[in-house]
Amino acid sequence: MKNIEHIGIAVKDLEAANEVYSKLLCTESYKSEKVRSEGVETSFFKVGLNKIELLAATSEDSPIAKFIEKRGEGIHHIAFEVEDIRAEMKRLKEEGFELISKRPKKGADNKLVAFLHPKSANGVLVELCQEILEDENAIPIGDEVWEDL
Ligand SMILES: CC[C@@H](C(=O)O)C(=O)SCCNC(=O)CCNC(=O)[C@H](O)C(C)(C)COP(=O)(O)OP(=O)(O)OC[C@H]1O[C@@H](n2cnc3c(N)ncnc32)[C@H](O)[C@@H]1OP(=O)(O)O
Ligand SMILES: [Co+2]
Repeated sequence: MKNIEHIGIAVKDLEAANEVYSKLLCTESYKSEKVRSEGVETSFFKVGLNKIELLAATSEDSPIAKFIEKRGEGIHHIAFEVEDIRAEMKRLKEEGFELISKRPKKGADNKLVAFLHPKSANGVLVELCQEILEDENAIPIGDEVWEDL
């Protein structure tokens, strides 16, 4: 684990939350991105070396919609940056953590992501994320390169 990459906050209304966090952090959101596979729209703020990721649901079956329905708005997950996501998933599985997916998937902000179930980590949803390298020697991210763990 290298550092905390971002903290994810579930919000009902992204535009309204953007205003709140702009005032709170005294900076504007630097990026907004929809991630269709997760049913979310995100908005990112920089805070020193860290980031805040606001997440609003874009569909009724989005994990964010379910979370807000059950628990209301609030901190949804903590994301840790890792050097090698696949190696870290393997290590954590061997340590007894429950991985939500067998393979990393494409997240927001040019990252490969994977999640640990909150019941494995004292009620906290943990995201692992690895920067997607752009050089031509980088590992491709097509499904075919990921063996099931
Ligand atoms: C934008 C992409 C990416 C990035 O690049 O940063 C993201 O951050 S995407 C963020 C959204 N995506 C995800 O959250 C994917 C991972 N989450 C899941 O797969 C599911 O949400 C889940 C964690 C497996 C739970 O799903 P499910 O079992 O279908 O939902 P329930 O609502 O029934 O919850 C069961 C149980 O777990 C509790 N829960 C749910 N979410 C959280 C959470 N974020 N933190 C802590 N606990 C959570 C929920 O309250 C239920 O508890 P009980 O009621 O006590 O059973
Ligand atoms: Co996230």
